[in-house]
Amino acid sequence: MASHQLNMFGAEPRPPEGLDYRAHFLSAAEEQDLVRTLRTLPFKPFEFQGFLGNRRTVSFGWNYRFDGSGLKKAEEMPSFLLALRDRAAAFAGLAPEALAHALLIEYQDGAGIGWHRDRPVFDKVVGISLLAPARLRFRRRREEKWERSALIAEPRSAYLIDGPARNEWEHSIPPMDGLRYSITFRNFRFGQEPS
Ligand SMILES: O=C(O)CCC(=O)C(=O)O
Ligand SMILES: [Fe+2]
Repeated sequence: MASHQLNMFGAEPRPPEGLDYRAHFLSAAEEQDLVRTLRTLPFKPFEFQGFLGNRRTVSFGWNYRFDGSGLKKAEEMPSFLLALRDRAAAFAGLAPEALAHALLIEYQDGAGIGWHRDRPVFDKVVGISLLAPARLRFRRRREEKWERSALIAEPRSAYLIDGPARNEWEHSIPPMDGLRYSITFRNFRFGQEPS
């Protein structure tokens, strides 16, 4: 692929400002250990205003509910996520405790996520990918047209969505080819920390 189409992020044609990417964020052994633990978690079908999203989730720290009730305290961050959170925080330039919310998602073969921006109470998003690769698509409105970009979130990689990538661009994942898990950590926007 020509260099102007695929840059060092694996994004084309040009990554949104504020998007960062690290391949090999996890070792293969760490991925296996995490997957083994993830398989034991009580994933629940994701429900958005009565619409079942064809993916399953578990939250820790805080849980954002799309039934209108918003943020609710969730189970504490489990110990198996703490070392990972430390590294996610270093990647995002945050203190580990700032990443108070973890959302774990299981995408079965054929599951995806529609176009959205993450809830505005949250600030930065660090996403860690396990098993099947995902195409993380980005778009933003530019006058009459959509400006588009995409990133292949390889297994064991991490991405950071911050700045314009977070606030101006929407993202989505088309139906997956194979099972994937993602572990996303978020901090709260300044002044939006729940008490
Ligand atoms: O699975 C992912 O990497 C993305 C998840 C996502 O965009 C979200 O939960 O808001
Ligand atoms: Fe998102």
